[in-house]
Amino acid sequence: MLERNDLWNLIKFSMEQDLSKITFQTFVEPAKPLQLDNSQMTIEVPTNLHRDYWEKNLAAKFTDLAMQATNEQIRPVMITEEEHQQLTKDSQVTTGNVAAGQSANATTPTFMRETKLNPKYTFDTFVIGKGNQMAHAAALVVSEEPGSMYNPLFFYGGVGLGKTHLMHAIGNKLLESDPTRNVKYVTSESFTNELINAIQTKKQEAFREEYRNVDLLLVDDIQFFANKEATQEEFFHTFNALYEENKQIVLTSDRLPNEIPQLQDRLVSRFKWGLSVDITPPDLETRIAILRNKADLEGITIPDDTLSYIAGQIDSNVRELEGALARVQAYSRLNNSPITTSLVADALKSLHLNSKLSEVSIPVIQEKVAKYFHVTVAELKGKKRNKQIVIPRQIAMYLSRELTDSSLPRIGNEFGGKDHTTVIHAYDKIEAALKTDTEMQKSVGDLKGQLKA
Ligand SMILES: Nc1ncnc2c1ncn2[C@@H]1O[C@H](COP(=O)(O)OP(=O)(O)OP(=O)(O)O)[C@@H](O)[C@H]1O
Repeated sequence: MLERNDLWNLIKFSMEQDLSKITFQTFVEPAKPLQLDNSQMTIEVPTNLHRDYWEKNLAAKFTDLAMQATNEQIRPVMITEEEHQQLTKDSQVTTGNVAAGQSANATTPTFMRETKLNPKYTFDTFVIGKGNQMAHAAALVVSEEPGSMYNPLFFYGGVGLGKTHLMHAIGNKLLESDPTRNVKYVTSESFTNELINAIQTKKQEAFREEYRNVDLLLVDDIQFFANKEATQEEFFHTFNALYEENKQIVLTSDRLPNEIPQLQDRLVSRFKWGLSVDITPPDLETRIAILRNKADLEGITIPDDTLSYIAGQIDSNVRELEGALARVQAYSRLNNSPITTSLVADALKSLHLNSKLSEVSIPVIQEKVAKYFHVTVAELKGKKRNKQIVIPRQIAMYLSRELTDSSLPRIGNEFGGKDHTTVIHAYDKIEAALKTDTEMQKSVGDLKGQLKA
C-alpha cells in the first residue's frame, strides 16, 4: 500500500492534468490528506462548499485514479477544517491523548499497531541480512521457547528496520504452534492511553488483569515511556508480574534502555536482564533481496537491474524502500507502462534523493564545522572528550542528521566508527540547547547558512 502522501501526490498530479487550472487551484490545492486506511482516505477541505463540490464532482475521479494507482478501492471521505478540529478535541477528551502525532494524522493503520498482529509480519517474509541476523535468531528462539532463554528480549535500532516485524513474527509463530496462547501486542503510546482511560473510568483492575494474564507481551517503541511517570510505575508492576510467572516480554525502542530520558533506573535494569540486540540498516545486497521478495509477494514484474537501481537510491530504511517500490508500481499503472530503470528514475525524481545527498555530505559538514570552531576534522572523528572538541563534534553530528539522508549508524561510522546511540545523544543535546542557548543558535544558524549556500 502506498503511503498517504505519496498516493495523494500522484492523484493530485493526475488531477492537475485533467482539470481546468482554476478548478484545480480552488478545490484540489487547498485539500489536505489526513489519513489513509485500507479503504478510505480522509481529506480535509477548508469549507462546506469545498466538501460539497468534492463529493459531487471529484470523488468519483479520485476513486478511479486511486484504483489505477493501487489496484484497490479507496474512497475519499471529506471533512471540513472545523470538523477536523472538533474531532481532534473530542479524541483528546476521551482518550487523554494529547501527544503530538497521534491525531487523525497517524498514517499507520490502527489494526496493525493497536489491536492484533499483522499476519504479513512473519519469519517467512523477513529477509535476513548482516544487520538483523542476530535479532532474527533471538526472535526465533523466543518464539519457540518463550519465557526461558531471553527475557525480556529487547530490540533497538533506527526507524523502519524491522523491529516491529520481528516482534509480530514472534507472536504469529507462537500462535501458529499453539492458538490458545494469549499474545498481546501494544505500542507504548496505546499502553499509556489505555492506562489513562482505565484511571478515568475507574477500571484499573480490569486493565491489570488484561496485561498480567498474557503469555507473551509485545510492547513497541518504549522510548515513548520517557518522562511518563504513571505509565512507568504501572509497567514496572506489569513487568514484574509477568517475569515472575516466566511469561515472555519483548520490547522495542530506537535506543538502549539507559539512553531513554528519565526512564526509572529500576526499569532500565530490568530491561537489561535478558538480551538486547540492535538492528542496523541493511547493506545493498539485503536491500535488493528485500525488494525482490516484496515484488514477488505482490506479483510485480521488475527487472534485476531496476531492483538494484532502487536499492542503490535508498539506503536509509526498509519502510522507505517499500514506499519507493509502491510508488514505482503506482506510477507504472497510472502511465500504463512497464517498470524499467528509466520509469523508476522518473517516479522517484520528486523525492529528490540525489539532490539532498549531493548538496550536503557529511565530510563537507565536518570540514565546515572544524573550520568554524578552529579544530581539525581528525579531532571531530576522534575520541577526545574536552569541551572544545565535544561541542563541535555534537554540532557536526546534529547537522549531519538534519541536512543529509544518512542513517544514524552511517553518521556514527563517518565519525570514527561511533555507535548510533552516540549520534542520538548528540542530536538530543544540541536540539535541547537550541531552545535556550543563544550562542548555540548563532553557531548552528551560521553553519546552516554556509552549508546551504
Ligand atoms: N528484513 C526485512 N525483511 C522484510 N521486510 C522488512 C525487513 N525489515 C523491515 N521490513 C519491512 O519494513 C517495514 C518497516 O519495518 P518495521 O515497522 O518492523 O520497522 P521498525 O524498526 O519497527 O520501525 P519503527 O521504529 O518506525 O517502528 C515493514 O513493512 C517491514 O515488513
